[in-house]
Amino acid sequence: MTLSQDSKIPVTVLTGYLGAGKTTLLNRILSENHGTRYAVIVNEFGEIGIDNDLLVESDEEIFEMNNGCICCTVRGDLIRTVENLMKRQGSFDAIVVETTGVADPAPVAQTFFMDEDVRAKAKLDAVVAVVDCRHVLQRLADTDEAEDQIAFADVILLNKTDLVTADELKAVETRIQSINPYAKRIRSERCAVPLDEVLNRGAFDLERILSLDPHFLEEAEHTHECGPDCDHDHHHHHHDGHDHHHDHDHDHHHHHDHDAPHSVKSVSMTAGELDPQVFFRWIGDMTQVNGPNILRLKGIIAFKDDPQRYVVQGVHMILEGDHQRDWKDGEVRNSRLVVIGRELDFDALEVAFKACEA
Ligand SMILES: Nc1nc2c(ncn2[C@@H]2O[C@H](COP(=O)(O)OP(=O)(O)OP(=O)(O)O)[C@@H](O)[C@H]2O)c(=O)[nH]1
Repeated sequence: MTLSQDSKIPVTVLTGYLGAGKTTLLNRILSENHGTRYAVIVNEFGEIGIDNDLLVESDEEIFEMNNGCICCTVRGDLIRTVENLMKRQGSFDAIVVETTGVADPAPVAQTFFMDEDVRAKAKLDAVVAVVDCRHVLQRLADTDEAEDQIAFADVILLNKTDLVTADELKAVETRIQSINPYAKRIRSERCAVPLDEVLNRGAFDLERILSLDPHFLEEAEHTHECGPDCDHDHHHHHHDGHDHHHDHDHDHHHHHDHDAPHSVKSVSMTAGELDPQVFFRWIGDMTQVNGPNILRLKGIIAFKDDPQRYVVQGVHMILEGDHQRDWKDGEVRNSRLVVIGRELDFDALEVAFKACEA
């Protein structure tokens, strides 16, 4: 892959609703032999940090930001992370920022225009949205973020084509085209696409974004960093719900209203070593019953007497699991599970998860 002559570091912002396939794409970027060294910035939703553990081990550098909601807290963090990266110029050629699945990509993209120091050294190359073809129409019906992500994208990966029929795929394509006719659309299964169709595209189209959001370049209110003691005009994000308001919303296209009935909550659970039979029965039944309300589930499980870590993942009723790698010497053999969803009885989930202990 050839990098642009421009000395600014290209930045790819990876978006996509929960479980669409962002990590799958990142793992391709990290493991394929393309001659470009990527620094990867991942944003975690669950507070016990599973995402980083699901990335392949590689020589690339991975920076984790654990602050939940990108809308309020991440900007300052992202600026600092990028600035720190820039001090080590020469050790990588490009940056990929993975955004958390429920975030509006606008504030992340804005970082690369609003902050002088960042703007001097890095340039936004493209916003890439990964779409779960199986669930996207449902997501568009019940959330604003899914639409924002698609509207904002320069490249859209229509992923999970294996889970839909040809007619369903057509319907998805038509809907996505109606939201964003400008983006390049690529169909994929497990994000298997030639990476040079996704990376280093020089595709970010500021004119188009300004037509979507005339205030994209002027939102001074967004440049602040909201800490825990933030006294600005919106509530701080508590990890237990997306219930903050953006009162500075004026006629900003990306309207936020994370309040009920759509409020997304997450729970991060830990337990000791589990009994595989009990666990598989529970998780199978639980996802059958709660599937419609489970946006995302991820876990790293220690089964009793099993030398390998087991990774379990779900989106609604679709559940996948596999051994990942051996537990390392000295690694704590515990089980972690993050569930993100709506209207779930999180206390009952925690009790049931604990009850799977061997
Ligand atoms: N059947 C099928 N499953 C896929 C495909 N792509 C990804 N998956 C699975 O979908 C689940 C979610 O994929 P991830 O790459 O972790 O999704 P993500 O967007 O990073 O998820 P979050 O970071 O939680 O938002 C995993 O179990 C993947 O193995 C695909 O094309 N087909």
